[in-house]
Amino acid sequence: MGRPFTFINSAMSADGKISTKERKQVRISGDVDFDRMDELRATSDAIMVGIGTVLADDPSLTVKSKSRRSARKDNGSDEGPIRIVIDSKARTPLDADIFIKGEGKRIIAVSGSAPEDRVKMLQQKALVITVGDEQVDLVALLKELYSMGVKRLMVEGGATLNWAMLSNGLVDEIYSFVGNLLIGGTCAPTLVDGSGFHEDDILKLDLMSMEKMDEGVLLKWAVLNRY
Ligand SMILES: NC(=O)C1=CN([C@@H]2O[C@H](COP(=O)(O)OP(=O)(O)OC[C@H]3O[C@@H](n4cnc5c(N)ncnc54)[C@H](O)[C@@H]3O)[C@@H](O)[C@H]2O)C=CC1
Ligand SMILES: Nc1nc(O)c(N)c(N[C@@H]2O[C@H](COP(=O)(O)O)[C@@H](O)[C@H]2O)n1
Repeated sequence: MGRPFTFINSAMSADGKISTKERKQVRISGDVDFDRMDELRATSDAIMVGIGTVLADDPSLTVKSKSRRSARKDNGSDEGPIRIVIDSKARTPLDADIFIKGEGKRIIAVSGSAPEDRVKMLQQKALVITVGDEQVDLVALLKELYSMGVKRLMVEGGATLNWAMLSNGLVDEIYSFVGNLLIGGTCAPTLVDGSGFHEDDILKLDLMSMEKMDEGVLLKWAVLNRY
């Protein structure tokens, strides 16, 4: 069984940070990049984020452009892609913006370690998929998503989910906007955190394109050693 074509889209500072040490969201890119991100959302079957991002940023993950939402509907799809949260312990707040804003399907992926009462609450708001014992099993989840019709998956972070997806060989491409600011801080999240690769396992990338955009640059990379 296959998995979706999967890409990470992210914005980082010139020193590789995706938010501050307090995990406060920073406007790293500008309007052109946000519009590009909106187009990526509109042309994806699903968008995935980690629970850390939901708790820190409370993103809605909606398609902002009305004409893009209409175009999706004209093609027989929901106005926005499926919104997926990777949430081992079922901590997604019931009043999170992904539930309140926009239309369309929501999936909360939890593990067997999620408290039953929280799972029941989330089932009122979303399809809850249980995969993995302690943590969400991303390999199994992507197979399941593929069998549900998700062929193109956009991953919007954060740092820990990016690591987990990359280290499991589940990412095909990375689109990284590099902005004209320095955030600094040993503890500020970077594009890829997690436990890090050993020297022999370091991932190799192929530069597909680079483009000056807003006050920064958009880099598009293909991941070479993926599965
Ligand atoms: N500049 C940008 O483009 C973006 C920045 N961010 C920033 O990233 C930060 C959040 O990143 P993180 O704290 O790293 O959280 P995250 O969003 O990567 O979520 C990680 C959490 O997901 C859960 N999880 C469940 N199963 C997992 C698995 N198999 N592997 C890994 N994690 C699993 C764990 O609870 C883990 O702590 C925030 O500060 C946010 O502002 C987030 C998205 C985009
Ligand atoms: N692409 C991008 N550029 C920036 O400058 C950013 N600060 C972010 N942050 C992420 O964008 C998401 C916003 O989602 P909604 O507008 O609420 O739908 C959120 O996940 C931020 O972490 N991205």
